[in-house]
Amino acid sequence: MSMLNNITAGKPRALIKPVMYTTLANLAQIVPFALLVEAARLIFEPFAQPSAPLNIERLWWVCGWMVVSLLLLFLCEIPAYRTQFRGAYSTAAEGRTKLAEHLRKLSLGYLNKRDPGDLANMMMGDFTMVEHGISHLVPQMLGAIIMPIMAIVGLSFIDGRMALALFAAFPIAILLVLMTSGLQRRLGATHMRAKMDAANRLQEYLNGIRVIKAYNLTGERFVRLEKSFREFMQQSIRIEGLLGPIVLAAIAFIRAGLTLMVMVGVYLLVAGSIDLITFVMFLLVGTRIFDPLTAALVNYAEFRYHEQAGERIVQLLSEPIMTGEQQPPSENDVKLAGVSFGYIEKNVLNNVSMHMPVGSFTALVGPSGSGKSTVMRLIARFYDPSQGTVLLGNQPLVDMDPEALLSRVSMVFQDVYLFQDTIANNIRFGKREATQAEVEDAAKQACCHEFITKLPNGYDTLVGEGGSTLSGGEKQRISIARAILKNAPIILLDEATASLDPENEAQIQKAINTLIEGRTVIAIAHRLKTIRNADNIYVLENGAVVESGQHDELVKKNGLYARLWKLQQETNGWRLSS
Ligand SMILES: Nc1ncnc2c1ncn2[C@@H]1O[C@H](COP(=O)(O)OP(=O)(O)OP(=O)(O)O)[C@@H](O)[C@H]1O
Repeated sequence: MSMLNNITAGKPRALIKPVMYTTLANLAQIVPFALLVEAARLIFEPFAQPSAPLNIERLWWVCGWMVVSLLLLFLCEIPAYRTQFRGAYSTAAEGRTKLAEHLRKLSLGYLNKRDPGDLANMMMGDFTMVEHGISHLVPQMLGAIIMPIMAIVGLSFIDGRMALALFAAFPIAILLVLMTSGLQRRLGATHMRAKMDAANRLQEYLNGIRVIKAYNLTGERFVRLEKSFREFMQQSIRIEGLLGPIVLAAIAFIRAGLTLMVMVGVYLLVAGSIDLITFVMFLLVGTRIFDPLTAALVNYAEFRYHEQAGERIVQLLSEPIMTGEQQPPSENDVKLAGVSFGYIEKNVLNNVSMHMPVGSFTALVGPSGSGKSTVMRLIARFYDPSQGTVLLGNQPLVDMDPEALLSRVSMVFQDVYLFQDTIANNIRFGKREATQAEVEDAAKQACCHEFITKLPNGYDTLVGEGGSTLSGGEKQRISIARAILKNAPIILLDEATASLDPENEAQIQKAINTLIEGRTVIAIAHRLKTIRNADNIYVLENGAVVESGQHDELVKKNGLYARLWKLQQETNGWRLSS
């Protein structure tokens, strides 16, 4: 059962219709075959008993029924074919959507541990294997099993000794395949890993191609890629090289059964224990069932391999998603109460407590790696803290529906991602149903209307993947327009560290000022002059809050903030005088 669950990526019910119709089609296949055997019997009868004339009339009847049965078979095969392919493609399409949704609900902590190439490959490659399993492997195996079983039953009635000889070696063939099942699984898993690794390396190579060129790493990176391709090739050869002989040995045992049957048949014929017609019938059936049996063995090995792809999907679907069903409260103040958190083992935040009241501007300041971005990620509930609580109003985020929470929050981060879509649609990610006028209004407020209208197709201009055709400042302003359109009460802002030209910087600052007006703003500040008017500043060092207060208070305290402030003043001075 678990095999069927795996091969269908957790939806074994998808097999019901294809299996039903395929069984029907396979049973229907037996009718023309039985008629063929009857025709052979009629033709050979005069040879076996010279006194009996050839029964032409009956032969014509058999031929007529053969035509009818072939028509019937065709009519049964059509729904079988349709349900196999419909079942396969709809299961994979629904499965892909389900998995994509599941991925969105998993914690970022889990996703960070997985390679994105691995996940993409699972979405496309593994589901293609599931499709193939439902559309080809299961029906073929079914067909390959039904036909021989019917033949065993039928032939046993005609002559048990001959039937026994024909199938004597068959259990050995099955045993051989089943006994090596563990090896097949291990080889399959190693092959699959090599395939994933090659896909990951390829994705890494393509994603980093600019850096590779810029730093002249072409040789080094290419070696890694080439090595993974070579490993994939070796594993492919290994799996074929080791499994091939096993399957061939099993096929040899089936063939041996056929030879044994012929030998027993000749012996019985000579002894006068069977007549010529029986012998011919066994020969006819014996050679016909050889192909489906061989196909069943080959299919089984393939089935086990494809099953592993489905199993990977089933495992990923069983990964626990971020829980919480409560809707966020009406209050929009954010609190961190004794929060500790670590991405892997080591804590990145230690017992951090903060309060960001409604409508206030709170800045997070601190050296690189002190944990500022981590605080933001916990507020957006990308992760849950290992200790302590993050609260919206007085409600812990862990009890809250993560998607409902995100509808309250707008994020403007440094690394803006734009989708391969029009500029208008990229802004519309803030509010799906926004009209063109609303989109343009948001763009005007975010100081990007002007540059957008100068583009060849204005708002309908397509943006390259990741926003590659726009400048950093332009992308940032588009992301601000998105946030303005979303109109969420809480804004998480990560100030750009990259130095922008003064005009761009002034425009971004203007856009941000529009965005944050009257909202609860939590901002990571790299340039302290931008937060002189902040309502509260939290200074972080090594994952702990070391100071908090307003700019003037903190400067007077002469602590870390004062040192950072002094340092930035000096750097600015140096810049001016240079
Ligand atoms: N996804 C991650 N997995 C593992 N460790 C991480 C991850 N993201 C951040 N860290 C680690 O957590 C620590 C805090 O990182 P964080 O990004 O919160 O610092 P930051 O103060 O925002 O730094 P910066 O100003 O340089 O952006 C760092 O030591 C960093 O290496």
